[in-house]
Amino acid sequence: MSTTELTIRRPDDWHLHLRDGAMLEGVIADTSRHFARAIVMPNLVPPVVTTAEAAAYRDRILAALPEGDRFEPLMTLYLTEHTDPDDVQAGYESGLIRAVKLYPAGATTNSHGGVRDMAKAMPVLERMAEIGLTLCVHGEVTTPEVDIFDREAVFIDTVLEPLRARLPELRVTMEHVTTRNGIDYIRAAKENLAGTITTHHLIINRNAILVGGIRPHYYCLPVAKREEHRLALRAAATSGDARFFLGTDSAPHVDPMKECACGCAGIYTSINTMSCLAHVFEQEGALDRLEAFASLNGPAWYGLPVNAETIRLVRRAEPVAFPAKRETGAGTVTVFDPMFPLHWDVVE
Ligand SMILES: NC(=O)N[C@@H](CC(=O)O)C(=O)O
Ligand SMILES: [Zn+2]
Ligand SMILES: [Zn+2]
Repeated sequence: MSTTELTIRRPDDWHLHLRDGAMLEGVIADTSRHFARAIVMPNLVPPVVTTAEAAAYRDRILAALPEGDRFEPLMTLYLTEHTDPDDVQAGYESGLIRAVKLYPAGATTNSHGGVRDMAKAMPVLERMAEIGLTLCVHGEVTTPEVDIFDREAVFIDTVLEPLRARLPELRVTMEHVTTRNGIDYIRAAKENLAGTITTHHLIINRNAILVGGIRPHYYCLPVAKREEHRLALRAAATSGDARFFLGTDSAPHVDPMKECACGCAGIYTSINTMSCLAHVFEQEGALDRLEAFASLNGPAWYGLPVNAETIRLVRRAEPVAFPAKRETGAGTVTVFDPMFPLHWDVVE
C-alpha cells in the first residue's frame, strides 16, 4: 500500500518575497496558512537596508496577517556598499535580523542598489563572520560576457569560493540553488555553507520556459537549467542531507509585469508549494524525508527551534484544485502551474 497520509512538523519558508502594501496584503495568507515562519527578502523598492527599516517592515507584515494566523517573519537586511556594520550587529543582537542578503548589482528583481564591488562590503562581512550572522546570497554574476545559464557556476568560482577562503567563519546560505555545480559545492564544504532549493526548480527545467512558445510564468532567476541540474536538485532535496532545505522564493509579480516585452523574473508558489513538494517527494520515494527538507533542516541551520505544531497531508483520489490566479489589491498574480495534477492536500 502506498502512503496516503503524512503528518509533519509545520514547515517554514527560508526564502520568501512578501512585497509590501496591497501586494503584501494579497499574498500573505497563502504563506501563513501552512508556514510558521519565513525568511523575508528585503528587495523592496526602496530596499530594506537598516535595522529600523526592517523593524518597520516587520510591523507592516504583522499588520497584514489574517486574524488568528500565527506567523513569524524573520527579517533580513539588503547588503549595500554603505551598510553600517554597527547597525547590522545591533539588529542581530536584538533578535530582529536573522540574515543579511547579498544581491550582486543587477542580478535580479530590485537589485540595482546591490553590491558592485565586494571589497566595499568587506567590513560588514567581517563583522558578520565575527558575530555569527548568516549571509544569504543570490549567487549569480552579472558580467555581460557570462552566459545566463552559467552565472551560478561562475559565481561560485569567482565570488563565493574566494569569499569563503578569505572568511571561513562566515556562514553562507546559497539561495535558490539551480545547478549540479551548486549542489556539489555545498556537499563538498566542510562547514558554514547550506543551500535553499525552491519548489519550482524541483519541477521545471528550462524547456518549461521556451518549448512551444515563450512562457513568462516559468521565468525566474536564477533561470531554470537543463534536466540534469533539476535531477541533481531533486536528489539533494530528498537526500535528507541537513544542508539542503526549502526556500520557495515565491515571488509575486502582477500579470502585466510578467506578460510583456521585458517581463519580470519570479514565480508565485506559496499557495500550492506543500502539495507540489509532497508530489515530488512521493515520486522520489522519499516522503519520509519531506519533513527534514521543509521543517527540520532550516531551523537547525538558523539555530531556531523546530515548530511545535504539525500539519497533515492527505493524498486525495481526485486532483486538488488550486486557483490559477491570486487576485490582490495590486493586481492579478498567476499561480505556479506544475503541469501535472496535484493530489496531495494540506488539512488543518
Ligand atoms: N527569483 C526571482 O526570479 N525573483 C525575485 C528575486 C530573486 O530572488 O532573485 C523577485 O524578487 O522577484
Ligand atoms: Zn534571488
Ligand atoms: Zn528570491
